[in-house]
Amino acid sequence: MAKQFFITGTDTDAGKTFCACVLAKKFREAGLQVRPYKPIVAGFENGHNADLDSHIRACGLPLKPHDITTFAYQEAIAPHIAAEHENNPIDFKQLDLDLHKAVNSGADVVITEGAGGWFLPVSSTAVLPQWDALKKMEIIIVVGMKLGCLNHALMTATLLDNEGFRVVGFIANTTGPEKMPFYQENLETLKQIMPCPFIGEVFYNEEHDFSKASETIDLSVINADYVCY
Ligand SMILES: Nc1ncnc2c1ncn2[C@@H]1O[C@H](COP(=O)(O)OP(=O)(O)OP(=O)(O)O)[C@@H](O)[C@H]1O
Ligand SMILES: C[C@H](N)[C@H](N)CCCCCC(=O)O
Ligand SMILES: [Mg+2]
Repeated sequence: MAKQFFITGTDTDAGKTFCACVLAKKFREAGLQVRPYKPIVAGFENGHNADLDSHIRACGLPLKPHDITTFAYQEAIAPHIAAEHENNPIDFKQLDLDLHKAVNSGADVVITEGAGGWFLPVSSTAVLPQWDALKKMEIIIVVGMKLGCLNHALMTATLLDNEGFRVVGFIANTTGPEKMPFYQENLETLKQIMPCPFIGEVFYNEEHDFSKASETIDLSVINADYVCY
């Protein structure tokens, strides 16, 4: 059975997909097969969604976009609103079925990516963290390095800790060509205040190509089981 990671972030556009793809590349370089899963996705252009396309490229498996998602909405808006527009309500049981397929697909690692930040509404009364499956996943927080990220990162990590989720670390990701002012000081602050280990940095790649991005990700921080063999 695959080891399961869940990628959350400090916000939408923090770089969850980009960093998940960088992680997939690192796992594959270590000889592991990676299966991506994006349970809920919103925003298609000409039949394509960038997150799904990136995940498929990163894992190198012959998968189609709809093999790796369950609730796919056309409009790039909050998914629960799209769900209402498109009359296709999000249902955790459906997520369980598709996650189960991914976990039992023969892959060593399943990387599930959330949408938006941690508290993604999935209806007017529920949020994604109420999906029980998340309790079995090792959670990685992608911090989009910009002014305001300290609060968002600390809120996310503290909340998850308090709710009994297994946060295994955070990644510091730079999404734009300019590093935030006082980047190094902010990173040091994160290392000091976050209640979880630092996995590494992902730097901005001007081609927006995760396969060429430079990074300092240390898989041994999150991957202790696998380092053994
Ligand atoms: N390190 C990076 N270098 C270059 N581009 C990046 C980097 N990180 C993120 N980006 C770009 O920033 C945008 C947002 O990143 P990404 O799609 O990974 O965010 P996300 O957190 O997955 O958002 P969502 O909530 O929509 O899933 C994308 O265009 C992506 O290519
Ligand atoms: C469409 C977009 N790219 C994301 N996939 C969805 C972001 C949802 C954010 C919901 C919110 O917290 O306001
Ligand atoms: Mg994404």
